[in-house]
Amino acid sequence: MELFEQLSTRIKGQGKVLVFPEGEDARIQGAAVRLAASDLVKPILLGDQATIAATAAANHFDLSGVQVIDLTEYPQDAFDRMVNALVERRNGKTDAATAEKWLGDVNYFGTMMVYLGLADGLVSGAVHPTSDTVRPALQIIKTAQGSSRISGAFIMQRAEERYIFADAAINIDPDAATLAEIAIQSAHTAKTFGLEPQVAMLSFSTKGSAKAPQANKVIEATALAQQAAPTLAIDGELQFDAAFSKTVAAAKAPESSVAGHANVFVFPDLQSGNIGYKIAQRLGGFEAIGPILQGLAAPVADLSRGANEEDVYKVAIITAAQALEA
Ligand SMILES: CC(C)(COP(=O)(O)OP(=O)(O)OC[C@H]1O[C@@H](n2cnc3c(N)ncnc32)[C@H](O)[C@@H]1OP(=O)(O)O)[C@@H](O)C(=O)NCCC(=O)NCCS
Ligand SMILES: CC(=O)OP(=O)(O)O
Repeated sequence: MELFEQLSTRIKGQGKVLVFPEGEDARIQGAAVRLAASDLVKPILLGDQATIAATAAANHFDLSGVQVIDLTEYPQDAFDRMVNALVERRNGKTDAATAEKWLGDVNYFGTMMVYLGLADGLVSGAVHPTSDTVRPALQIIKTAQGSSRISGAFIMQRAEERYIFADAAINIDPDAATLAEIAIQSAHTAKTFGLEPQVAMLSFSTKGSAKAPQANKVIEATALAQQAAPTLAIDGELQFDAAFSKTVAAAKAPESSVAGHANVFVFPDLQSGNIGYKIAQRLGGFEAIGPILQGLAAPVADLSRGANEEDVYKVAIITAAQALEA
């Protein structure tokens, strides 16, 4: 069975509630209507009631199975409770005035809904940049037990091929320890989505072919990841061709157990990760599903602003599946 059929079967009828802060957007509405109609998710759209209704009418969407929350009409006592809960959660870092201001923003409001258990997960980022989507989750939901950082992975799919690319979304210049954590998180993500992980720690160097601090960081990260997760197949440093192609692996890294058949690609920094996934998507014809945020205590998905309705639909299915596992 294809990945999304499997995930859809898993979440169907489970009543997982997802909040979509960008409820005024037609791509979000189209996906929400489909998710509700097929009983995969109970969607909540945030936004201005009139704008949401106008967008739905213009696109002939029937929003009858979808809950809409207009922040300006949210009951004052419930809003005040949310402000207090946010101040308490921030533990001295955020005062009531700031919390009140934050909660006027749909991403903060939606994130608090997840934190308070009013929703099981959040899907945003079709309109907002990653920083605005993710920051509330970092500040409020925070990392899961056992994780010190979050990171962002993509499932890259083309026909029967499926790979994980990470970190393509969050950590701008990770140090070796962070890179090791990203590798382990990505291996777990691969398992969740049906892959037996073979993790390649990518570089411009293969097994010492280049000498540079950037390559040394990847060598150190590989050692740390192998130490922390000795049962996982993780190797580096590898160039992409050595990680991917059996022929090149035989020439460049004949001793490596991962080279030549890697399916989880860990990029050394965000420049390479974000550029790399977009090249595979736009030139290579891969569908890029994500970024899936790894290491958060509750599921939050940050879409690309280039996402279409189908991307929103699929990312929501993944987020609901993560919520089911949580
Ligand atoms: C993710 C990102 C927004 C966080 O940046 P930031 O808000 O400036 O981060 P700050 O250092 O101010 O930290 C804010 C909070 O998030 C936490 N945080 C930041 N990065 C984190 C990470 N990777 N994992 C876990 N927590 C993190 C901090 O600990 C802090 O928590 P606190 O307020 O409770 O103390 C930033 O790293 C970023 O912009 N990354 C690139 C995103 C991007 O543009 N990607 C490309 C498109 S997908
Ligand atoms: C993941 C990503 O690159 O997001 P955006 O395209 O919105 O910057």
